[in-house]
Formats: sequence, structure tokens, C-alpha cells
Amino acid sequence: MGPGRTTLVPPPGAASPVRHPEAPAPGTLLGPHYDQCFGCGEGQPHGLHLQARAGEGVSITAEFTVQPAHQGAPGLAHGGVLASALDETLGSLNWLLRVIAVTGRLETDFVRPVPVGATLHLEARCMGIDGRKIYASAVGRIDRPDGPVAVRADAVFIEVKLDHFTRNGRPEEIKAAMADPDQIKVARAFEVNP
Ligand SMILES: CCCCC/C=C\C/C=C\C/C=C\C/C=C\CCCC(=O)SCCNC(=O)CCNC(=O)[C@H](O)C(C)(C)COP(=O)(O)OP(=O)(O)OC[C@H]1O[C@@H](n2cnc3c(N)ncnc32)[C@H](O)[C@@H]1OP(=O)(O)O
Repeated sequence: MGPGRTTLVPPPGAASPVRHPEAPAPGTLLGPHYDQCFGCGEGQPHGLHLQARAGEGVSITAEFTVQPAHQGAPGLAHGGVLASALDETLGSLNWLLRVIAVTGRLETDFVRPVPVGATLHLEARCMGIDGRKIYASAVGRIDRPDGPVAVRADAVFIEVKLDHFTRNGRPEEIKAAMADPDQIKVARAFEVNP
């Protein structure tokens, strides 16, 4: 049993998630965490351009409209793209916890096919925290916040420091990111202020 087989349910004794006192107010559009991000980057022509908003407590809502570039079968979204949209929405919980965490494990249920042109209304919630492990779940509904459920996911994110990116990313993109004042602002927001 490696870490990949870890349960996706918070263990007994996991802490309840706490919204950071400086988290963006409910309803705030979060904006991209990285301009070139496949999930949310505005400068990423191949991306999902997913827009996430802070919800109540430690929750996020997000929308993503399936484009022709996202097809798996004729007129239908690719499952990996839908998993990406769930991953991005879950990852956006970072903003409310003010913790940097990367996806360790993501399990997706595909419940209904999602046509091109449909807007997926996503909602993610943090379910518990155990040390560096952040447990979270998400759901995506078709065309309306109360529309039919198309996808669900359960995930474990693992807390990392900022140097996870600077140590592992390709140097040219890291250099460009560190020269971008907007990116520095995002990184600052996540610096640990004890
Ligand atoms: C200058 C540029 C700055 C740019 C960024 C700035 C700020 C960004 C901040 C926020 C962003 C906001 C929103 C983000 C939105 C969406 C992002 C989408 C998210 C992604 O798309 S992100 C990409 C995919 N993701 C990866 O690329 C991870 C690759 N991977 C690794 O980098 C390592 O694998 C790592 C770090 C995960 C762990 O490595 P490690 O050595 O640090 O930790 P270790 O192994 O000690 O585990 C510690 C405890 O976690 C448990 N654990 C470990 N791995 C597990 C697993 N897979 N499943 C379940 N549990 C697991 C262990 O069981 C142990 O648990 P226990 O403590 O109980 O024993």
C-alpha cells in the first residue's frame, strides 16, 4: 500500500477546515493563480479558462464552458478535461485555506456525458485536514448550479512550500513567473505569515 492507495475520506481525528481570516470574501472572483495554467490561465489559449469564486466556509464555486477543443467523442467533453476542471476547482480551495497544496490523488466519477457548449457548474468543499493532507470533494452540474450532476470527485491534496515549484519547474518558466509582478503577488499571498 503506497500513498496512492490512501483513502479519500478524512480519517477519524482529522481537523475541520478553517477559513483563513484573510481569505477573499464569499462571492469574490479569484482570478488565475498562474497566467499559463491549463485550468484557469487567461494567457493559455488551449486552457479551460475556468473561473472560480470563493464560497462560504471552505468552499469554491466555478464555471467552465466546454469548447470544441475539449472533445473526446464527437460533440462530447473528454473525461480528462472534466477531471482537470474538477482538479482546478478543488485546487482553488488553497485560496481559502491560504495553504499551497498539490493534487496527490484524484478520483472521478463520470455520471453523465457533457456536450460541447454546455457550462459545467462546479462546487468544491474541503472535508478535513490531517497534517499535510487536505481532503476535498467536488461536484459538477450541467448548465445550472442546480442542474443534473455530470461529474463528482474526491481528492487528497498535499501541502507543499513554494520551493516545490521553484525546485521542480522548468527554469525558463520559473524565471518568467518570477519576473511577473502579478505572479509575485499571488506567491506573496501564500507565504506563511506565522
Ligand atoms: C514562482 C512560481 C509560483 C507559482 C505558484 C504560486 C502559488 C500557487 C498557490 C496556489 C494555487 C492556487 C490554486 C491552484 C489550483 C489548481 C491547481 C491544480 C492542482 C494540480 O494539478 S497540482 C499538479 C499535480 N500534482 C503533482 O504534480 C504532485 C506530484 N507529487 C509530488 O510532488 C509529491 O509526491 C508530493 C509533494 C505530493 C508528496 O511528496 P512529499 O515527499 O512532499 O510528501 P510525503 O511523501 O512525505 O507525504 C506526505 C504525506 O502525504 C501523503 N501522500 C503523499 N502522496 C500522496 C498521494 N499521492 N496520495 C495520497 N496521500 C499522499 C503521505 O502518505 C504522507 O502522509 P502521512 O504524513 O500521513 O504519512
